[in-house]
Amino acid sequence: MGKSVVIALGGNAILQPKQEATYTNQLNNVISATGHMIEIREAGHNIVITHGNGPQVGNIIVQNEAAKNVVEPFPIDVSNAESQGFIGYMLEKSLKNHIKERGIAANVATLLTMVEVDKNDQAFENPTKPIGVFFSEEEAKRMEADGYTMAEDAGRGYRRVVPSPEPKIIHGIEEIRRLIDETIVISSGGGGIPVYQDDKGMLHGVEAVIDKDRSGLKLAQQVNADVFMMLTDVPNVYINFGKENEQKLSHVSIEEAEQYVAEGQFPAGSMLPKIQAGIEMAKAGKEAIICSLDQAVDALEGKAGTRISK
Ligand SMILES: Nc1ncnc2c1ncn2[C@@H]1O[C@H](COP(=O)(O)OP(=O)(O)O)[C@@H](O)[C@H]1O
Ligand SMILES: NC(=O)OP(=O)(O)O
Repeated sequence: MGKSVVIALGGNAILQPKQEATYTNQLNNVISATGHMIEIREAGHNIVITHGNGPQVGNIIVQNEAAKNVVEPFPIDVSNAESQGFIGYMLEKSLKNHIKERGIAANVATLLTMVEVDKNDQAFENPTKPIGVFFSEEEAKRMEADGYTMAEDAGRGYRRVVPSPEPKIIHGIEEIRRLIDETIVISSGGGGIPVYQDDKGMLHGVEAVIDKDRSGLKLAQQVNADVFMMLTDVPNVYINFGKENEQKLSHVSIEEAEQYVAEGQFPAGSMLPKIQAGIEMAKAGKEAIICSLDQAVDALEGKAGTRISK
């Protein structure tokens, strides 16, 4: 009997920081990533897929702003929905093509997913989620003067940051649970379209980008996954990342992970939410894996990546 695996594909794995933001580059990365996901499925594991959207939602916002004299820009919740649509389309199309080529039996369904947040979440006062492309310090200063909130992102340059509230409720979770034995479900993309419920139970969109590692953890918990696998653009988690004494981590216990978090080894908005999600999985007796998309199969077999477990 295989494992039940929730796979989160990072937005920075779909569009790597050094790549030009073309559709073709993103599609090629998705074709490659989905090939590895299908190998995991062929090895007998049950997979549920989610994905990030940081670079993509940022670029949609830039497109909106560039055309603002012609079409009024849409709010960020709508840009999240657009990114879920186009990334879900790339994933579903690529998965179906791999399935056809390999002659295996599997269905795929992409669900547009709203995720509820608390409209009074402190995150609205303190934007931390990096989106879009990277800028130099000088460019970031100019953008700050134009009213944008900018932050340094893990030594890679400066990016725009937006609020990232905690995911509370995944809409459609019952339907996801019903589908996953038969179908590869793609859900909660970009952390989910952020909405809140008012006093009368009415849903409204909010201007935020939910962290997909936090939503992915919730998804993994709610479908009772054995493994939460976060595919990103680095092969491992490191301590002293980017420094001369950088050290690769292969297995991390709960205690070690908590110690590294306390030391400030992981920045908010990139590696910290992955590690925090990993700690939660490990505390529930499950495991989390952080690795690059081309090493997903090896990582599941314990031969690559960073594993967090008891
Ligand atoms: N300690 C660390 N070990 C590995 N990567 C780290 C660490 N700290 C920060 N990072 C950064 O985290 C990035 C992955 O997080 P993120 O950009 O949010 O990816 P994704 O969009 O794929 O989820 C890496 O590209 C790396 O630059
Ligand atoms: N929404 C989100 O967390 O996207 P990334 O994984 O691309 O940062």
